[in-house]
Amino acid sequence: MASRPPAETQPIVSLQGITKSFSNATVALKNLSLDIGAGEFVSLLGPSGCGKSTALRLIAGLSSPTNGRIVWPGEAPGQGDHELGFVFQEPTLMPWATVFANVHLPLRLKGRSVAVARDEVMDALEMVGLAGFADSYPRELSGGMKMRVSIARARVTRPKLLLMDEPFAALDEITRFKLNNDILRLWETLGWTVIFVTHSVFESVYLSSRIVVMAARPGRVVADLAVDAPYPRTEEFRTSHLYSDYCRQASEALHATLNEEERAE
Ligand SMILES: Nc1ncnc2c1ncn2[C@@H]1O[C@H](COP(=O)(O)OP(=O)(O)OP(=O)(O)O)[C@@H](O)[C@H]1O
Repeated sequence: MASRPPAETQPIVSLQGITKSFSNATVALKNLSLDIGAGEFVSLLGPSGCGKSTALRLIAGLSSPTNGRIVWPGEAPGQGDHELGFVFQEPTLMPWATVFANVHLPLRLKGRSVAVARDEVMDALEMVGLAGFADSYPRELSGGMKMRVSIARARVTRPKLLLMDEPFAALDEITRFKLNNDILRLWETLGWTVIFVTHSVFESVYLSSRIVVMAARPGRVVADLAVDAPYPRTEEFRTSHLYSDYCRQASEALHATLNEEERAE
């Protein structure tokens, strides 16, 4: 497997020797070091329980490492105001509020009224193709549309870094492929950095510029694979030899971790 060369640019975030243990003695992550370069689309790929969500939660500041540190090199020390967006597996929309109000929420929490924020909210909805549904309620939308609202809500604060925790896992395959293309288009247009958690080898290869393969018990990185296939990626890429080559490489790395686990049991 090709190893990814060190990032040439300063990382947007650097995880340095991170260990995370829980009070029940589970070691969710052990000595994890990972630099995420600005503009990368990085997938964290691994079996259930390898600490993918824990890593995202630590980066988001929703939990603290037991050991090690998370550094944001582009920021002045102590600034602590790294703007990031988080998209979860469930769209987590407020059912009683319109699509507009759901997307407005992060700006409202920053004290921006509807009048001030209207253009930004509509812009975010436009980007996900839902400008015509601003006055609809979540119950009136399909699963894919709800997820697009969730992406618009993450986008509305214009974060540099987008964290996505298995966002498309609950969707049917056609919708999932469509959202894969939507998220790539947004990533390419907006210059985002994305960290994307998935169980799917196929999804990780289609989307990523880099795949970090993780193993469980304890959670750790076992392979770091650069996916040197050009963007924009299209359905043609899904059926190419290059795509199947990368799928095979990622799959082998993943299965090596599973075999190791079986031997340990
Ligand atoms: N709050 C917690 N308390 C105790 N153990 C936890 C807690 N959160 C996670 N864990 C454990 O830490 C390990 C890593 O969990 P995590 O959710 O990060 O894995 P994951 O790779 O995202 O799994 P999945 O793909 O199933 O979502 C698991 O063994 C999990 O049971």
